[in-house]
Amino acid sequence: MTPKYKRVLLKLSGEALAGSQGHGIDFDTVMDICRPVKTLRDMGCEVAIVVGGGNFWRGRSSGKMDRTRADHMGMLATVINALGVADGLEQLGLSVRVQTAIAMQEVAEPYIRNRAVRHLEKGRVIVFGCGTGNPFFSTDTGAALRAAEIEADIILKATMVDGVYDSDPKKNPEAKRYEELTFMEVLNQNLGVMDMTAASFCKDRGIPWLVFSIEDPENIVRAVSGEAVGTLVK
Ligand SMILES: Nc1ncnc2c1ncn2[C@@H]1O[C@H](COP(=O)(O)OP(=O)(O)OP(=O)(O)O)[C@@H](O)[C@H]1O
Ligand SMILES: O=c1ccn([C@@H]2O[C@H](COP(=O)(O)O)[C@@H](O)[C@H]2O)c(=O)[nH]1
Repeated sequence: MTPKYKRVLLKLSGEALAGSQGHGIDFDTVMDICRPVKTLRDMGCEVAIVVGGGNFWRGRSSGKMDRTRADHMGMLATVINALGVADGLEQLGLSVRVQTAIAMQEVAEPYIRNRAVRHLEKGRVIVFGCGTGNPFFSTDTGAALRAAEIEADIILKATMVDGVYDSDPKKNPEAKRYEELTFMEVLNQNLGVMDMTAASFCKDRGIPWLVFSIEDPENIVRAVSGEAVGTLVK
């Protein structure tokens, strides 16, 4: 099968890694998500992954804590997830490198753009941890930034909803799903499925997003094969 995209940035929801337990990492679920990633590699696709941290910690939900410190905790949570995903991919025989935006050399490589591109060219999957490396941002913005730097063709946002709706479908059962929309519409309607910094950045850089549900991990393969899945934002 020929992939529609040569180089993809897969943004994995942290929450998705928790499976039915709702918190932390369920390793069977991690493996379910890693298998389609191997299929992408078998199809000849170059794959970089940014993992969220919502299964452990989100700085914006930290309440009374100092926000910067809370965001540092969130970024560390994304590293736990990145290591878990890397382990799952390696168990499937893939060559994998973890790169973090905050240096922790004993654990992972530091993020070096040219090195990341080289890994991709050599067929290695890269898992990026720590998002942008800065507080007050999110892993959506981290995904947008890395996608621009490595010149990914698209960002695949594999998340807990099956696309972009005109309001949050978890709060409004009447919400209607879009098949396609523009970043301008996401921004004007303040649609919370991705953060506004990421939407604005990708609008300027011309990097499309495909937002789809990770509940069925095979959607990752469908997305790269060009099948109709989720919502395309461009
Ligand atoms: N208009 C909308 N359309 C679709 N989903 C929306 C909308 N507004 C808000 N959401 C919410 O956005 C969520 C997805 O983004 P969210 O940032 O919460 O998770 P994530 O980026 O996938 O990763 P993590 O779980 O690591 O935080 C959905 O679960 C959904 O409830
Ligand atoms: O660039 C970044 C990326 C993330 N954070 C912190 O990590 C958590 C988890 O990321 P999610 O995107 O919410 O899954 C986030 O809530 C922030 O607290 C960050 O500070 N900077």
